[in-house]
Amino acid sequence: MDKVRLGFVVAEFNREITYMMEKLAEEHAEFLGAEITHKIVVPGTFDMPLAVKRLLEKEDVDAVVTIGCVIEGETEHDEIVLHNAARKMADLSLEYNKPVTLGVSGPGMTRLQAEERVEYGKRAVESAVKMVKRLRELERS
Ligand SMILES: Nc1c(NC[C@H](O)[C@H](O)[C@H](O)CO)[nH]c(=O)[nH]c1=O
Ligand SMILES: CC(=O)[C@@H](O)COP(=O)(O)O
Repeated sequence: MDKVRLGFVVAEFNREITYMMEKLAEEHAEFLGAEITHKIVVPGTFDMPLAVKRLLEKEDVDAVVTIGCVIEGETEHDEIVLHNAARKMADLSLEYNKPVTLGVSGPGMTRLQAEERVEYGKRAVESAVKMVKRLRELERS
């Protein structure tokens, strides 16, 4: 069976945390036998949708994994950042008929809570691989 080919979109905002998330996600992709064919680092989670779209357009991308960390500040800006990005990325998944999985932690999250959730990226890889394989099975049925 063909390898699952993943595109990664990684936010560099809170890089000390997203770096750990990214490495755990990469390790899990290797463990599952998936291939990361493309990776793009974006400034922050709100900037992800356009990068997700460009990866979805590529022939050698079966699914896109997003990795980021949205930590609360003094305002509700974190809600704006994540809610809008997440909604748009879910829309893009339907538009391109390919899985886009959410490995972005938050909102309403403290830095300590973010550090406790560095496996969100790994979880997004797990979901992406399962979705690609199960959709392939559905196509064959
Ligand atoms: N506060 C966080 C952000 N904010 C930045 C935005 O994502 C974006 O880069 C900016 O609005 C320019 O378009 N991003 C995160 O990923 N995490 C945060 O905690
Ligand atoms: C989620 C963020 O962009 C965060 O840095 C916003 O902080 P603040 O709510 O204090 O402006």
